[in-house]
Amino acid sequence: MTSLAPTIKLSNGQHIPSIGLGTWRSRESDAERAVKDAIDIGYRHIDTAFVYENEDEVGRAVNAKIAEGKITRQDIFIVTKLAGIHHDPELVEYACRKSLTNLNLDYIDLYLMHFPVGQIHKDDDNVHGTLDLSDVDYLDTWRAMEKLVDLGLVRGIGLSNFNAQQTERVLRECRIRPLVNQVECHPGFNQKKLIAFSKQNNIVITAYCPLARPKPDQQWPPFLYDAKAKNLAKKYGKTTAQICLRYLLQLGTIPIPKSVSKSRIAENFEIFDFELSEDDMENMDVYNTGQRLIPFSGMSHHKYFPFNSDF
Ligand SMILES: NC(=O)C1=CN([C@@H]2O[C@H](COP(=O)(O)OP(=O)(O)OC[C@H]3O[C@@H](n4cnc5c(N)ncnc54)[C@H](OP(=O)(O)O)[C@@H]3O)[C@@H](O)[C@H]2O)C=CC1
Ligand SMILES: O=C1CO[C@H](CO)[C@@H](O)[C@@H]1O
Repeated sequence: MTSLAPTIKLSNGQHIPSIGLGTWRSRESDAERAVKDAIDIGYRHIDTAFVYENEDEVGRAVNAKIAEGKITRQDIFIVTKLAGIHHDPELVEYACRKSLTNLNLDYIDLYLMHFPVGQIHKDDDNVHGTLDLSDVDYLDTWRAMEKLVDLGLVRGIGLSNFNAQQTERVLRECRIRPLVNQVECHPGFNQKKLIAFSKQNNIVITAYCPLARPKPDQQWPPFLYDAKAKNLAKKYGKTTAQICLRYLLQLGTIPIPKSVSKSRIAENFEIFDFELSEDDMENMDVYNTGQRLIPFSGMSHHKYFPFNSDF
């Protein structure tokens, strides 16, 4: 029997598994194989995005596991994201249907606005857009996303890379509440203020770059490679990556580590059989530098750029 991760109840009653598989830069056969391996290991939450250009591989893997009888559609929680180039309210339903076609699914569990700043739409092949930014108000985009719930194309909607002020503005104006905010979060950038704010507002934080995109050749980040981290890992009989992911879980977030290696996908899932003590949570807090890995600095002049405020 495959053992599964605990789930967290979202404000609309949906249950989201407390760890997901990230897929940014997982391409073609690697992405498909990684998602299949993850499902075999027990993952029931997969994170993709239109701009990752791998929705079709993710969908192929999920549908293969459904056909095999390993899972049913209801067992798995699929997250994908509206691209910046599709923020124009006129394009939102089109973009969502395009993601559904790519995934070969008839609904998405959670559809996130990838970033509060939109980009000019030229064509869909230009998935990353350019730094030609649009001035579409993310509230207008949000209202178009609400209609996707009405149409049954998505079960829930959420945000990504929103700051607290922007989130408050959505909460004030929305008809359908955002369920999660997916943001950069790891011991080096632990987001405690945004986590507290989100908790008060019944929004769950999904932690992206939970391992801070490690560079083993440079023994970086310190919370995976320094002597203190290694000693902590030894104390719990775990790896430093497992300590890091467990820390994020105990902060109340849902980590979505990316891997295409079956052994690391399995390693990252083995975080539900131990608990870090309060002292060791504090030992991990020390790694917080407040430095983002992904500052999206090319957009920093835009009026909806989210990272000019404290949180
Ligand atoms: N909403 C947004 O704007 C963003 C969302 N994301 C989402 O978050 C996910 C995770 O973030 P990501 O940027 O991928 O970074 P991660 O912090 O998940 O790091 C991924 C890297 O870590 C390696 N790795 C995985 N597990 C281990 C392990 N146990 N020990 C050592 N190395 C390991 C992987 O290599 P290998 O594959 O070889 O194992 C890969 O190189 C993304 O894939 C994406 O789904 C990410 C960025 C922005
Ligand atoms: O989700 C994402 C993965 O990371 C990229 C940056 O490296 C982002 O552009 C993108 O939003």
